[in-house]
Amino acid sequence: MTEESQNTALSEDARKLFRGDCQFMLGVTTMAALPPPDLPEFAFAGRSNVGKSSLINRLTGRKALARTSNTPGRTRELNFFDLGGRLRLVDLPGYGYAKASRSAVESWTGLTRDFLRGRPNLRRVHILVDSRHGLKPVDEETMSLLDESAVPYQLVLTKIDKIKPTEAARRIKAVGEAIGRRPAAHPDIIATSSETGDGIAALREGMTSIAAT
Ligand SMILES: Nc1nc2c(ncn2[C@@H]2O[C@H](COP(=O)(O)OP(=O)(O)OP(=O)(O)O)[C@@H](O)[C@H]2O)c(=O)[nH]1
Ligand SMILES: [Mg+2]
Repeated sequence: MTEESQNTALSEDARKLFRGDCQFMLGVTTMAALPPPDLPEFAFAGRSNVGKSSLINRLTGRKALARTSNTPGRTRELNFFDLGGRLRLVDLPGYGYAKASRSAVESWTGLTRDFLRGRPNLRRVHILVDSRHGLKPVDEETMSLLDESAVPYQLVLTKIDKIKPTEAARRIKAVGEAIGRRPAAHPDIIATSSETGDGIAALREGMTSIAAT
């Protein structure tokens, strides 16, 4: 599946929205600094280096809207991106990054958890998982937090270009089994590549249709 695979009214709307007016709004380090909860928000969570910022860039067709890096722990704030005044994307700091100082890690983790649990306009969290590595215990912890808070989430495999199709199919099956009994998990898993554009149209369409309701 390539990026612009379909031509339905929804895919057209989604493409226009994501490729249209899009700007970095602000980066926050405390709950008090969050923007007013006046637009639907879609967050991108996952371990450090999994490809959160790269996916946001690919979704919006911008090369460097969100800062990406080979060094894990690049994103240290909650970064908000406004799409046409219709919705916001939220790039979260990665979890499971050991090289930062402990207090820094705790404050990012605390802020991220508070945001994930208590943001009323958060419509869906995308939990990104590197398709080469699969689910890790920290991902399971995040899913449990969201299940307990009844915040809907969807699993997104990243860097699918790095593995063979047979391996990808196995990975999708394994993740599907792991989320089977989780109440807040969306049953569909999206396999993506920020390099090739695989899965990008499907992700855009999911957010666009939720934001419209
Ligand atoms: N081949 C390939 N590389 C990718 C893909 N997505 C991201 N990368 C690479 O993975 C590295 C990390 O990407 P980022 O987008 O910065 O990851 P992140 O999850 O935002 O990382 P933190 O902000 O540190 O948590 C970069 O070197 C990217 O170029 C992908 O789909 N395919
Ligand atoms: Mg990042």
